[in-house]
Amino acid sequence: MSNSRTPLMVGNWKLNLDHHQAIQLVQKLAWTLGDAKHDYDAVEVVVSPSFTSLRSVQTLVDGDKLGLRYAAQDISAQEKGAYTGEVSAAQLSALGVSYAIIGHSERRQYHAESDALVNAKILAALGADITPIVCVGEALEVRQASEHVAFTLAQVDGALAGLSAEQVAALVIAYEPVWAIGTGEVATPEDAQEIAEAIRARVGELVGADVAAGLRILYGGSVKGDNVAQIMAKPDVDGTLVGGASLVLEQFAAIAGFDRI
Ligand SMILES: O=C(CO)COP(=O)(O)O
Repeated sequence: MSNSRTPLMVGNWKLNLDHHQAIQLVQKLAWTLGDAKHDYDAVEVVVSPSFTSLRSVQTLVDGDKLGLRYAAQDISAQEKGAYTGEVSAAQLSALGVSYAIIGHSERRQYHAESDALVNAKILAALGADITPIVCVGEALEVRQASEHVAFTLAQVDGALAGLSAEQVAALVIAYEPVWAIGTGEVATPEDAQEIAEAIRARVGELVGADVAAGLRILYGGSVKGDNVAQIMAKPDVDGTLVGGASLVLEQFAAIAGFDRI
């Protein structure tokens, strides 16, 4: 990691844990990382619980002055009004949310989220000073057809359409190949690097080399304590977006402390 991009480790808890369990996991994670003398400025650590747990996590993080941050798993593109079930950027901001995961492949797949909607959600998050974690990545058929780079870059183009350099500088991109999510099939570090490098180059074309050089690009898909270091060793990979292993204390603590392994 010969760059100034602070590594970012994000635990996406998906549809798991109620707010009691969320409090427990955050407490234990904070204790474990505290024992390991984790430097949160050196490696940022973020958990992303369900909406129903965010208030509890906020109370804990604020009350105990914890170094970890928390993210929403989604955000509404709408500001307010008759949008039943939606949660707005302003509401999340009021809960001290630092990041929002946007355009996760599960939302694209099960909720038909388009690049245009992802783009609108990014703008909503940025408007409330919430950092978007914009997810892109190809399905297995696309990779098998060797179209993974073009496919993923088209998602980047769609997500970032119309954004200024300043706006792009304020977000994070996560490359999550769909075939590696929850399958135990981790992309090789070379696969992750190939796409991360291509994303950085495309962002450079879109908004300039300076913004591209500072952009944090995460890899997600079956990241565990025992493969994180190899992935993080790649020059264009600046962090990980972790599903299953983020629910297991020892695993996520090891991922957060990848540089101590
Ligand atoms: O989708 C993911 C994180 O957003 C990855 O999930 P897994 O780590 O369970 O493969």
